[in-house]
Amino acid sequence: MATTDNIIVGSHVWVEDPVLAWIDGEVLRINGGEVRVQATNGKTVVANISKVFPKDTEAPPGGVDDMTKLSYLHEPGVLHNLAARYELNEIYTYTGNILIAINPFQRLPHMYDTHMMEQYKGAAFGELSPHVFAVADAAYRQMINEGKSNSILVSGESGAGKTETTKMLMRYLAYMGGRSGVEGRTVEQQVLESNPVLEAFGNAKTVRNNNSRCVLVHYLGN
Ligand SMILES: Nc1ncnc2c1ncn2[C@@H]1O[C@H](COP(=O)(O)OP(=O)(O)OP(=O)(O)O)[C@@H](O)[C@H]1O
Repeated sequence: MATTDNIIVGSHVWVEDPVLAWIDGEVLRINGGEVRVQATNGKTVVANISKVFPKDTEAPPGGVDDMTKLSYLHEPGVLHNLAARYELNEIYTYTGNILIAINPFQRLPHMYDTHMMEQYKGAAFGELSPHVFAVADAAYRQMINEGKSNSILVSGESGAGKTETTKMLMRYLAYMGGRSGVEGRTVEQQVLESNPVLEAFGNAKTVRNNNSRCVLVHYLGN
């Protein structure tokens, strides 16, 4: 819902656009429930005030790494922040302790190498840039500290990147769990090779779809 109280003539706002989803602009006039907006792309748009959202003019151009830092947590604010980060190849963003991943549609090997895993090992959650390894590390640490099994839910539309994300979670957990090899293969390799079997049986149903992934972090005692 838009906070209509914040919208006055001269306000910087977001307004819906049939092609770009949201465009930003400045309020020229308010007439009853209708707002006329001069968009920065040159268009003049008239919209119902309930569909016009205030824009945070002080947000950093590169976005924020945790959406709880945004002044307005509405749809255009969230999408704009994710888009600004994606432009800079920052595919991960937190919303509190939830990680949002945007599919990069390109290989980013430097993001997932051993050096990166070492960086996130034991680092306090939120201390480093948002990353899937930070989530895996938090789940792993909690399992060790509380002596209880844990789980990580990976949810999203088809093609969003659930399988890739789950693979990275498993890679990190296998890396943390031990490196002793059997028949020349490391635990990490063996766990990743089991992924197709887990995919066949391990998908989790959520209210969003039937095809979420759940990574279980089992506590097997000391
Ligand atoms: N983190 C990533 N790094 C590089 N490529 C990625 C990443 N995430 C997704 N992709 C690319 O997007 C494609 C689709 O992702 P993925 O198979 O993980 O989607 P999915 O959510 O599991 O889809 P479905 O629900 O249909 O199985 C991958 O094959 C890969 O090319």
